[in-house]
Amino acid sequence: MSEEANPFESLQGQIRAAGEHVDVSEGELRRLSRPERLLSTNLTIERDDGSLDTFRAYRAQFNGDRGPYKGGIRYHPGVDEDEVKALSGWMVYKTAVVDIPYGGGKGGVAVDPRTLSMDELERLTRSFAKELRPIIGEDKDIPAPDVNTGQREMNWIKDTYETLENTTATGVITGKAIDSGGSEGRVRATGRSVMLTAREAFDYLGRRIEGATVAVQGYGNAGSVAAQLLESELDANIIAVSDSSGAICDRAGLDAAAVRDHKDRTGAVTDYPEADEELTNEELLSMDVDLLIPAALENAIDADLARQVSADVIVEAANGPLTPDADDVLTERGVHVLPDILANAGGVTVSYFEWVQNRQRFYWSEEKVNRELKRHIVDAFDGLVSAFEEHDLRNFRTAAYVVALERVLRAYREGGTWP
Ligand SMILES: NC(=O)C1=CN([C@@H]2O[C@H](COP(=O)(O)OP(=O)(O)OC[C@H]3O[C@@H](n4cnc5c(N)ncnc54)[C@H](O)[C@@H]3O)[C@@H](O)[C@H]2O)C=CC1
Ligand SMILES: O=C(O)CCC(=O)C(=O)O
Repeated sequence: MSEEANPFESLQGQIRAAGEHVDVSEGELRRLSRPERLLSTNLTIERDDGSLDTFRAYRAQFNGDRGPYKGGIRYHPGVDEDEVKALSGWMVYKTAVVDIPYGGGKGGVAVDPRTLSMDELERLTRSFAKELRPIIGEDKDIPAPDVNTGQREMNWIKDTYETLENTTATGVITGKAIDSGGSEGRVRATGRSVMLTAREAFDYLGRRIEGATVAVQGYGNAGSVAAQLLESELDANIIAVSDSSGAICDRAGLDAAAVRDHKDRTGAVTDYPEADEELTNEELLSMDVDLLIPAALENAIDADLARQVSADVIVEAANGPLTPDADDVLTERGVHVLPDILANAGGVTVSYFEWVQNRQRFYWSEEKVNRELKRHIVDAFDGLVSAFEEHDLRNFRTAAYVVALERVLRAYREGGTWP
């Protein structure tokens, strides 16, 4: 394995690559390649046995030219400053590529939540919310779920914020439970945009998605919903899936929903009784499939592994799953990569719908949410393809960044000296 790529440097390289095709000054590029603000703090909580424990926590506010900072909160032992900075920057370009009126932010706590009881997790989350309170708000910075966080954590943060502010502020956070101001369709939105991106990409490339073989690395919120929707709505054939416990495979096709039920029951996809064989995650990533969906964490595929990838198309459900070297190898090998900032943008797009509903106190049906989501993703895909063809770009990632960078730059320039 090559040395682990630094995700913040990966982001900066992606912005620079787009900058070569956009009318942007060196100063502007520098400004748009680093966060405006970083909260770096420690959270001390009482464990159930009465002892104290301290955890590192961060919130990066990368850029707010197009609106309030927006992005999830991650609980994972690997969270560090550079990861949060990268994830917050990817949010800027993601919200721009799907054209929703936000900037980008991201937060995280360096913790393995499986080692905490529910009471400890609640104390940790409320402690983080107290640290976040001065810098978040309905029009300032709006957090949301990411890896290992969901409706429960979002509701704790909302409750802490509203208590301290002595007000109601439903739109201070998204990804909430439905009866607390959450939106229909949010839980499945990230997987839905992955499915829609795959459908648009296969159509553009003149390939059939019906019956296409699919492997999914990471079977959490993003990966398992993408698999289920690809199967139920597009008749794709999910033949392998994995999580941190390992991978399972059935070349005749797995039942994506049944595998999810098995994981909910047992905590892992492995030992699924209907699977033909068990594989390693590395073996899954190099399987000969029509579509590969990395849906776990950054740097899942490095240059060495990229040389072994046998998929024709990769749709990135995770943020930053390819190292920059892997991206180069795959581009040279003609593997079509649909970038994270488009493919997983369904989550933040429906978060935007949730926030709009909260502000209007008028709630939409799931059908309307899914219809609007589809429109945003299809329009964004079309915009990406136009940039790809117009600038004769080397891959879809650079096209997505060109579209996004141009939008962010326009907002920045309109806020100061008019061009
Ligand atoms: N939840 C959301 O709305 C959004 C999530 N994302 C991105 O999608 C990715 C996954 O997030 P979620 O599904 O929300 O997290 P999750 O916590 O629901 O699921 C993560 C899954 O990845 C698996 N995993 C972890 N390390 C692995 C490894 N080395 N190999 C294979 N599997 C591994 C875990 O076992 C778990 O099944 C992350 O990159 C996240 O930033 C992006 C946009 C929105
Ligand atoms: O829903 C949101 O606001 C952000 C989701 C997120 O963190 C992401 O897209 O990576």
